[in-house]
Amino acid sequence: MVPSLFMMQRCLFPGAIGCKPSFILVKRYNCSSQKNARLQDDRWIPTVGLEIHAQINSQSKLFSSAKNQFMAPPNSLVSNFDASIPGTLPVINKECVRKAVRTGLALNCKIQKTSFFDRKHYFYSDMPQGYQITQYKHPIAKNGYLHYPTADGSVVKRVKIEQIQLEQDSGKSMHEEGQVTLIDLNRAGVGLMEIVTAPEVSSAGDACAFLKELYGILMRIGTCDGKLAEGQFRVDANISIAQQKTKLGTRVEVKNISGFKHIHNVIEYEIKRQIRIVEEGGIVESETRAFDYETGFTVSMRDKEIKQDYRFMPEPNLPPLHVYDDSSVTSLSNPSSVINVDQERRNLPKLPADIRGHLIESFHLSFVEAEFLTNRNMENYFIEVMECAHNLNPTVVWNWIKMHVIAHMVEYNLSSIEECYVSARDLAALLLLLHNNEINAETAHLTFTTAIQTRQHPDKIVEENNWKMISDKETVTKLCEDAIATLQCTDAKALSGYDADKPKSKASKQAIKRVIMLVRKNTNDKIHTGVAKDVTMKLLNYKRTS
Ligand SMILES: Nc1ncnc2c1ncn2[C@@H]1O[C@H](COP(=O)(O)OP(=O)(O)OP(=O)(O)O)[C@@H](O)[C@H]1O
Ligand SMILES: [Mg+2]
Ligand SMILES: [Mg+2]
Repeated sequence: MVPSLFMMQRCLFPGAIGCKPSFILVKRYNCSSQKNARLQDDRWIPTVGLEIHAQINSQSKLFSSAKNQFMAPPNSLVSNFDASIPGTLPVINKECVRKAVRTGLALNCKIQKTSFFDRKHYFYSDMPQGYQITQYKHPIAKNGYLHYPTADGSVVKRVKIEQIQLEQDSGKSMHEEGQVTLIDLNRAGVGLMEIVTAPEVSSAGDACAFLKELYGILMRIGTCDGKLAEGQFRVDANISIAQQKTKLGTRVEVKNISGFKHIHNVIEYEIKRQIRIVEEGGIVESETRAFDYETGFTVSMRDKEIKQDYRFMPEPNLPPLHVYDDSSVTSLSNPSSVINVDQERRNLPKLPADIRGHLIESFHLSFVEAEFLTNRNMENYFIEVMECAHNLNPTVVWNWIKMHVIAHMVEYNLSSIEECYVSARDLAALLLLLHNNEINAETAHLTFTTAIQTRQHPDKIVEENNWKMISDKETVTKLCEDAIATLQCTDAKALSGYDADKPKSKASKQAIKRVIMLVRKNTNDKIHTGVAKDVTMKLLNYKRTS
């Protein structure tokens, strides 16, 4: 049985000997200093390679039936295997394999028909086995690539994906003040995909653009929930600088960064730190560093002298992992019990790049607009609005989604557009009323909030509240003509300042305002002021020039 919370003296596990809080400050280079501004950054070519640990959103862990769930009471989701109780054996979770295959296919990888598991030894108190089961030399997916747009969408770049390996997550250690470390093994053994890129990215901005595209893909294909605060998408950034493109510099690895902004800051910081070292005559040492979220610096984690030896060895308790394809699956007695890569390929949804492309091409949205909808899974809602009301301006629809629909979802704590209280069909009806000048922007907003509260159709809301405005050109013209005639009789000065050559002058605006005010009064405020303004201007122009 696993105690509810392990409490141990730090010397109990070999790896925990002297178990220093992980950050040891060696030497800090303050990159925000004035001196830094004089560094000749353009003489150095930075290179970044990324290792992404994406937690697989499976129901249970990679090799045990313990539940995969965040925020459960400490050590309440720990099987005997997760706690490394002797005699327990790993059993591969098919769902994790399927999700790794899906990820590999979405990243254009070659899926390996047979892959193997290895033991990677290192000692830390939140990893009770003393090793991690991972895929070292023969991972499940290899040699892929990802095209990603730069932040403004102006350029599409490509990064090679070296491999995707299945591996176990570790537990969590909480270093309390004093002599104890608290261990929670709920996360121990949860399935991870480690996605490793080639060292091909050349800036912090591109690294983040790549990571955002990757993140969007994982969300879309449903293999990772991507909750950053829960550590479901963690990045190790490898950074080096060199003077020639063809020659890589010494790699420094910054471990375990969460959050795109932090990743950006780490890479920028590290590039500057390395440039400073070499420009001051030093050499960059190959080392593992950590990001200090409080100071914004990276700090050395391990002794540089000792190169970590993981003593990899094949995992003896797991057989080779086989996946199949259409041709090989037919020879099996129970084909539904295995993963068929071709089937997974057919089941892949449209990926973000295709969706953005469709929105840009079919509706002439900008990259930023298309990206906004795609990242929020809102493209179908947008497309349905446009299909219900073809003559709407796509950018107006986009703006309404961005301003009003999103605000409503935030207010009601809705996590997906499917839960939105105003359907795409209803939003289209509402925007048509606005487009046809039957209501103005203010009434449209009021109708939208009423639709949320009452779940009624916008047409009905407008009808029942008598909110329709007079916008029919002929009627508006008649009303404006009457108002102009009245003003000319009762207050001759009211319109005398109007200048057809300067319709935007203060005096012209004042004259238009007087007409509109009178029409509003005569119609009990039912006039569409936008239409009335246009008509009044035309009438006054005509009167002055005729
Ligand atoms: N000179 C370099 N500059 C920048 N990045 C590099 C350089 N050399 C290698 N890399 C990157 O370092 C990463 C190496 O990851 P990999 O998982 O293969 O090994 P590792 O970091 O030794 O293993 P671990 O998983 O234990 O951290 C890759 O993303 C690769 O692109
Ligand atoms: Mg790695
Ligand atoms: Mg690494």
